Amino acid sequence: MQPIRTIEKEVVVIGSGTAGLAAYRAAKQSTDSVVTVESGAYGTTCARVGCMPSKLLIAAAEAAHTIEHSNPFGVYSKGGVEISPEAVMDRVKSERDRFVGFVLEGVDNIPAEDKIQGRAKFKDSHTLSINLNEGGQLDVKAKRIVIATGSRPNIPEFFKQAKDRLVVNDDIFSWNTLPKAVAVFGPGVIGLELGQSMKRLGVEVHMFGAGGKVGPITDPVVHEYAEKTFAEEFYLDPKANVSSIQRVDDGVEIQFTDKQGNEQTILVNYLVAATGRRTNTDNLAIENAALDLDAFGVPVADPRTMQTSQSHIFIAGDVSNQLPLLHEAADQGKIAGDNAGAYPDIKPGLRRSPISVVFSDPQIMMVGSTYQQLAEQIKAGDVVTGDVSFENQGRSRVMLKNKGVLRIYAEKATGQLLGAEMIGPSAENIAHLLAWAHQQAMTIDQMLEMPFYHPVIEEGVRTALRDTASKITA
Ligand SMILES: Cc1cc2nc3c(=O)[nH]c(=O)nc-3n(C[C@H](O)[C@H](O)[C@H](O)COP(=O)(O)OP(=O)(O)OC[C@H]3O[C@@H](n4cnc5c(N)ncnc54)[C@H](O)[C@@H]3O)c2cc1C
Ligand SMILES: NC(=O)c1ccc[n+]([C@@H]2O[C@H](COP(=O)([O-])OP(=O)(O)OC[C@H]3O[C@@H](n4cnc5c(N)ncnc54)[C@H](O)[C@@H]3O)[C@@H](O)[C@H]2O)c1
Repeated sequence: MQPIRTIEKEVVVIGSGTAGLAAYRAAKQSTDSVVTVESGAYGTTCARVGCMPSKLLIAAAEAAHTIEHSNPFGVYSKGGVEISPEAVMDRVKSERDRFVGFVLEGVDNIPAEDKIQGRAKFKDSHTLSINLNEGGQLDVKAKRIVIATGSRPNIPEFFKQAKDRLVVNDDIFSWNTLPKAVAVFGPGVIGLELGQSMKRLGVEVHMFGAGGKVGPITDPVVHEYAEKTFAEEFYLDPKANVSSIQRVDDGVEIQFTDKQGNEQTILVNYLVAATGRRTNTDNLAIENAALDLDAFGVPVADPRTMQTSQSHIFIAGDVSNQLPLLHEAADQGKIAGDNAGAYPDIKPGLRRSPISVVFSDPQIMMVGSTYQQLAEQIKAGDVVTGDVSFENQGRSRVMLKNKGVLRIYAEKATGQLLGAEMIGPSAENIAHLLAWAHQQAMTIDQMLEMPFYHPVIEEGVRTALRDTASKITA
């Protein structure tokens, strides 16, 4: 047996996704001795199978939906809409490849000696053993380590009955066409975005949840609105009772009790699992790093510095299980990389106000503290809520986008904006307005001093702010 080659580095970054690449670049500012380890394909989850292809599919669905719903404006498309699933998937993939190309250009610019392609595992808290993709093994002794290994779909055992017809987001974005019918399990962020866009592109969609939740929403008023709205468009049971999943000749047969209590059997081409993601910590022999882990086996880390219980090990991105979003992965990667590079000179990095958007229609957004986080204070009257319905909001009605509700949370004693949840028009833009105000620690009165044009959807935000203000002074 050949002896295992060992190299020594100041910093090793495991994973070359968004967080890992940001960590690499940041650490390089302090030391030249940085190496990245990547076991899979370069290009990042976001560009290859995440944010970008999902938004491309949604864009195609929106185009179809707009044409199909133009009649109320007196604009008719004679003969209806013709959707070419092949052309839809062609654009999704070619534009996706363009985005991936930009990431790959960045990776190409990293010197070859800084890149190892292989799967890393901890041998001890300073040593990584790498199974090289080209074959063989390499040990890397590192003074500091950044774990940035991302996450992957979590698939319940039960779904495996669908055998080769069980798919996740990665598979959908490699399709050349669209199927006739799918069952989407998980009405969370991925399920809503992919399920609704497939529906609008002509796929029959049944969506099944467990536990009752729709999207990431925690506010009961917004939640009820969302459930009702999506259920008008496709079969949605957030608390489904599915008794059997079976791979049959033509696809997958699913038996369930519907919301009226009737037994139903459907035949679909694919079962789409969108039931959350699990961190890639289980493939790292993490126990050898002697880190403090939480109940999910994820290293506990300080969100300001991304430092774990081993002072020389940092973590960033989805694998940290803090906020599995793209901009957070980039921020956390920079913080972890800065600190791994400058170690032992550890500094807290920039943390921004929480913001998240679901690109469904209507869109969903959340900013700052959630309703759930504030529930006790709301109950005690220390936090007030103000709201607006978009059903009669001027600009929303003009555009026939008049569906939705916004709820704002503010501290009664100070009037400070604490958070908001919404389903409705232009939620992606309203989320930014509110998140910027939140990060500036603005009060509701200060926000009302800001300009509002006419007629715009933001006038609805003003209505909700006024409602909140009236409860602060009450
Ligand atoms: C369908 C979908 C849609 C999404 N849409 C959005 C959106 O619209 N907006 C948004 O903000 N977020 C979105 N996200 C979330 C976003 O994509 C992630 O938060 C982000 O990509 C995480 O980046 P990361 O660097 O942590 O992980 P990744 O980009 O997954 O990088 C981790 C890397 O580590 C590698 N790796 C794993 N284990 C090892 C090992 N042992 N050794 C070496 N390498 C290893 C992997 O191969 C991978 O390349 C979406 C996600 C999905 C799935
Ligand atoms: N627009 C965006 O920013 C965006 C888009 C997609 C994904 N993401 C990120 O990816 C993460 C993962 O997304 P996700 O949708 O997989 O997770 P999620 O946690 O948002 O949703 C998972 C859903 O699956 C349900 N579920 C769990 N077990 C189930 C079962 N056995 N049967 C049926 N339903 C079940 C849950 O109740 C939940 O509703 C998100 O939390 C988000 O951070 C973000």
